[in-house]
Amino acid sequence: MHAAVIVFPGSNCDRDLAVAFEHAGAKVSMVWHKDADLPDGVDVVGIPGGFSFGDYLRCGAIAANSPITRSVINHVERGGYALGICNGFQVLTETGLLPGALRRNANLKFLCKSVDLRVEDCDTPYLKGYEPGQVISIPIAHHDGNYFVDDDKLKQLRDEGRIAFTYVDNPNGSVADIAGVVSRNRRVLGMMPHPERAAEPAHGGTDGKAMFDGLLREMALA
Ligand SMILES: NC(=O)CC[C@H](N)C(=O)O
Repeated sequence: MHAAVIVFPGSNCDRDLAVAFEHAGAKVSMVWHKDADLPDGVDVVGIPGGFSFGDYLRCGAIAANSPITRSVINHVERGGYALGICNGFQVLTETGLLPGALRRNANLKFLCKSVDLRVEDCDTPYLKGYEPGQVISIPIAHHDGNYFVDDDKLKQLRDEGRIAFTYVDNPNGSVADIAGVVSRNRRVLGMMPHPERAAEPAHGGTDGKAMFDGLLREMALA
């Protein structure tokens, strides 16, 4: 399995994400945002957390127009996998690959702490390492994590079973406590919490590891 991790100016979780993929068994290529093409044979694209382009305009809005983003969209349209974490989730909503938008946290503060997430009953390769209803502890670190979708889109996400994670105790005002959603074909996941920061004992928690292990296993079987 081959993972590509995209690096934007201001990415700061790119290497953490690469290590999480590597520990799950993937070969990883780091790809600078100005490259036009993904390396040949990429199975999954990781869009990491951080503050791409200083979060100017809106978080993820400038990154969504980087040269590499066209290739990421093509990869997804061909049925490829993509995982966007935090700033990566913001980029995915800005490209339109995932619905909704991430707004300023309800309390207007930057939040940096571990939170409990409920794994929803969502059929996606990203969640095969968990049980539906399982509660896991994963760190958040964002100022724009307040997920918004309108009522029609929320109903659609619910009807299609596309809510992957919810907050047990909503920290940021997200609609319906949503912490992560998947695309219609279930192969694109965007989430604000950082599973790559809870993937080995030295991190102080390992609840994120099952996501990478489960994903790589499922991709190998697909
Ligand atoms: N950790 C991150 O990716 C931060 C995301 C984003 N720039 C925010 O603060 O909302």
